[in-house]
Amino acid sequence: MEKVQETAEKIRTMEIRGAGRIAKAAAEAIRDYAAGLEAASMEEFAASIQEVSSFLIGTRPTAVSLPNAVKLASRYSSENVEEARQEIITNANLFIERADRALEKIGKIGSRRIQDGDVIMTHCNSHAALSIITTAFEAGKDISVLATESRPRRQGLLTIRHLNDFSIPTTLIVDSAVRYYMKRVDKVIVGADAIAANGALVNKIGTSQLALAAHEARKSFMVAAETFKFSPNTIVGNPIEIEERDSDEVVNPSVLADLPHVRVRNPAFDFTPSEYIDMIVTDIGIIPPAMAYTVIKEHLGWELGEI
Ligand SMILES: O=P(O)(O)OC[C@H]1O[C@H](OP(=O)(O)O)[C@H](O)[C@@H]1O
Repeated sequence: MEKVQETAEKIRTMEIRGAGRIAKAAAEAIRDYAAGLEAASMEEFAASIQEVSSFLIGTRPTAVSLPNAVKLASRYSSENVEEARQEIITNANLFIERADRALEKIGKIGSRRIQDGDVIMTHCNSHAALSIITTAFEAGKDISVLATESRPRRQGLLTIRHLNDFSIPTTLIVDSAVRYYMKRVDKVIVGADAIAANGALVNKIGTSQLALAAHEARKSFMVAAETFKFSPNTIVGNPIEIEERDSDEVVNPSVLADLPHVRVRNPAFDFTPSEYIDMIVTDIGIIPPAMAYTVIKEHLGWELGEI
């Protein structure tokens, strides 16, 4: 349980972050926990796995990749402790391999949409979006990137470092410069924390501003998302919860000490309606947002359970 707690803490504090990375870390935590779990009975085994699953899922509420990963990794059908343990180890490893392969596939598929000379705008730090950009560059396409700072956590700094490592010409801009620069952009590529059954995107706060500005300027808006970023719960009407993080991330508490009438809000994500999304690049191909329901039902193979 100690290792699970360590992983949970790293996810909570964002030492491990990015919807895909969170998912993989959770699958690894479940796998290692199951491998070392001492249980006298199947009931005990099931209760412990259930407890650890809920604990990990509770670390961050928005990225649906987290509950999807935990559910896929912790599946078992056997009523025997040893067999169930092996099933979990196998399923978790399968999930981790699938997640790695998905990033590669998204990179390959999405890079075919990138043309020589393209100026690409990206937001925050998405490994899926970066997979498309770096794959296109490595294929010899002459591209450049405009990367937003992504306040308050400034994950844009991770993005510019990554792009610099690939020698991709990159310009860092503040979030409020997005519309100002949009006329120079050919394509916007962002990642996803969750995609709802109606094709709406949930991603880092500010994403919807990029989408609006791209729509206004008639620029293409692409989302890079593994199929495990689609939200089964939204089919049965459950909304996606937007995580609100500590105000300390926005402003030093000392600034607020003598401002009793001021409060700070810090939502970590926002919604981009499907009509602003041109395509979603997934590991099973490029789809329009209207196909989100089909991905959840047919590809993710999700049971609807109790309605
Ligand atoms: O899975 P990948 O593509 O890496 O990232 C997907 C999304 O996860 C991140 O959330 P956070 O920084 O963990 O809050 C960003 O919103 C990013 O676009």
